[in-house]
Amino acid sequence: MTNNILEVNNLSKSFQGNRILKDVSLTVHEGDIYGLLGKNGAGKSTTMKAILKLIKLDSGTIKLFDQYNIAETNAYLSDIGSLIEAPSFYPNLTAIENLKILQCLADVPQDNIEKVLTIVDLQNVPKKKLVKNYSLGMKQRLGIALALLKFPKLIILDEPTNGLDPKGVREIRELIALLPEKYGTTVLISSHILSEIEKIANRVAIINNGQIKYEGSLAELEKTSRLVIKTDNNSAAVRLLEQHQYLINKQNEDGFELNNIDRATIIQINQLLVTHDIGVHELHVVKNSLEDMFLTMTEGAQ
Ligand SMILES: Nc1ncnc2c1ncn2[C@@H]1O[C@H](COP(=O)(O)OP(=O)(O)OP(=O)(O)O)[C@@H](O)[C@H]1O
Repeated sequence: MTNNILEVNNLSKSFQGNRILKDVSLTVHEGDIYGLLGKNGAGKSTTMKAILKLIKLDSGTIKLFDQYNIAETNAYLSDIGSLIEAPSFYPNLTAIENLKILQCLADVPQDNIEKVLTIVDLQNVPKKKLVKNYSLGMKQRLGIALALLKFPKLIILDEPTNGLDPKGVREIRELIALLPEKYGTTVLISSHILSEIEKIANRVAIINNGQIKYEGSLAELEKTSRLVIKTDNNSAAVRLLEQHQYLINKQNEDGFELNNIDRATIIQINQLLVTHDIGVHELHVVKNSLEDMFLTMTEGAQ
């Protein structure tokens, strides 16, 4: 049986009368690298903050580790590590001093400091170097080290590669990819960049304008296709198909598209158009790429 690490059900949140989250539901399983994908302003950070009780919900429930309803307890927080928006440190202290503060507060073994510095590949940085003199990539890695210090069951990373150069992005990605298998940590990671999530996540949710548009594996998402049709009278063709209850997904001057149409239906559509004297000069099926799907689901977002 799959254990649920996180269950978010029908979460809603408004700020100053604006509904920012609209019935958001998602389920993260043990061992997942779960990608929360959406454009800037879609509601990713707000969802993560709600899980960490950094904001109050209007409605909805959040359950952690198959056990805790967050409205009733804070006990689950000690099993979560997080990096939300930018990491926060004491800039005039060293990495070890920063980690030491959290190590004392969280009451975890001192050994963990060296372990997490090694995991994020900061073990060879001069011990006296102050964090304010770290590069952005080093700061992000230190932020992950802080989030990992307790070796939590769940780590929540909000856009952890933001602002990094390609090498830095890759390093962080490779580091995150190891977490479930090597350290038993389930990962919830957000990004607005599909290609970053695509390379590591086994499950994703796509959020747009505060609503979940898709939840599942990327492989499932990729199985979808669309039928592209071009005729000598597209507006008449669309009218005709709509009269016959076909759902037109997209339309422009050149032609129109329908989603996920099987072979038998393609034949029926073709016959219908031809018997109504509409000349079909192009009809083909296009397999959707992940990027197509992501863009379709996030079109019109702020
Ligand atoms: N405390 C707040 N008060 C008012 N509006 C807020 C507050 N926090 C977030 N918002 C608004 O909620 C919306 C969602 O913000 P959120 O930070 O969750 O988006 P996001 O998907 O994480 O995007 P980004 O990557 O840009 O942070 C935005 O329109 C933002 O302006």
